[in-house]
Amino acid sequence: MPLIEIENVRKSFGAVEVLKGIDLAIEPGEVVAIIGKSGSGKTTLLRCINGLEVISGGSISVAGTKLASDEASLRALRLKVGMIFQQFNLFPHLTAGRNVMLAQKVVKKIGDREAREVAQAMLERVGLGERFDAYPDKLSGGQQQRVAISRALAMQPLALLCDEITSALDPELVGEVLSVVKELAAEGMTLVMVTHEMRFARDVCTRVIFMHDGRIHEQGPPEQVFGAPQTPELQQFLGRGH
Ligand SMILES: Nc1ncnc2c1ncn2[C@@H]1O[C@H](COP(=O)(O)OP(=O)(O)OP(=O)(O)O)[C@@H](O)[C@H]1O
Repeated sequence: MPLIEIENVRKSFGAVEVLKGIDLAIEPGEVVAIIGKSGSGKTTLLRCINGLEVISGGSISVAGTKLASDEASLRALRLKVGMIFQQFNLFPHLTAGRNVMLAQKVVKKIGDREAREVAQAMLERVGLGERFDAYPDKLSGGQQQRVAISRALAMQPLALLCDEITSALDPELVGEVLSVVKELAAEGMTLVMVTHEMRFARDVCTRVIFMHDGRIHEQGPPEQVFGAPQTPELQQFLGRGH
């Protein structure tokens, strides 16, 4: 059974249809890159999977449960699917460790001691075990994004959605974040990433999805998508259409 099953999903903002019928099944352990031009609907698709946007049509199921829009279902969904954003969204007045503890305490309602143990373990997993007590402004952008990743992991999600998670970073800090993601992929985490890092998509992802004008225009294993793009739109996107 697919972990994430998307059937004929449509999403409109007012009169503008941004997703025009998306069908996509993602199996456990897949590492999926979503690529495409600005405005093609990549972020909107991720936000729909996480219930941050209410879909206008079609259906989305995660681990066999159909996504509904009531608060209880959304809470259950967000326990299963973590999301990491371009901006790290850490609370500046909380230490790295406290940032990782907070969601566990609020959403999972677990006690301080257990949350602290999990937070420590998750920070270690992203190479920041020594920085539990550091405040975000004492951490580099790459470190802050790694804290955000460990915060998502602390919820023990079945899948992680990543929305351009290296786009706000200085170039020299991109590698440390991508190597954490690469390790997660190697450990079998299901990942769906909107990314402009084509080399990463080629080297790490198991499937690449090219979105164009609100539709999945072309998809396949990276060697096919990058090595033998079929449609003029993808060829042009990859810089071969001229
Ligand atoms: N909340 C919103 N209200 C109205 N329009 C929106 C909203 N969110 C997104 N859109 C529009 O939907 C379209 C698709 O946006 P989306 O962010 O999904 O594209 P994208 O492929 O992720 O682009 P980018 O690479 O620039 O992030 C755009 O035209 C955008 O302006």
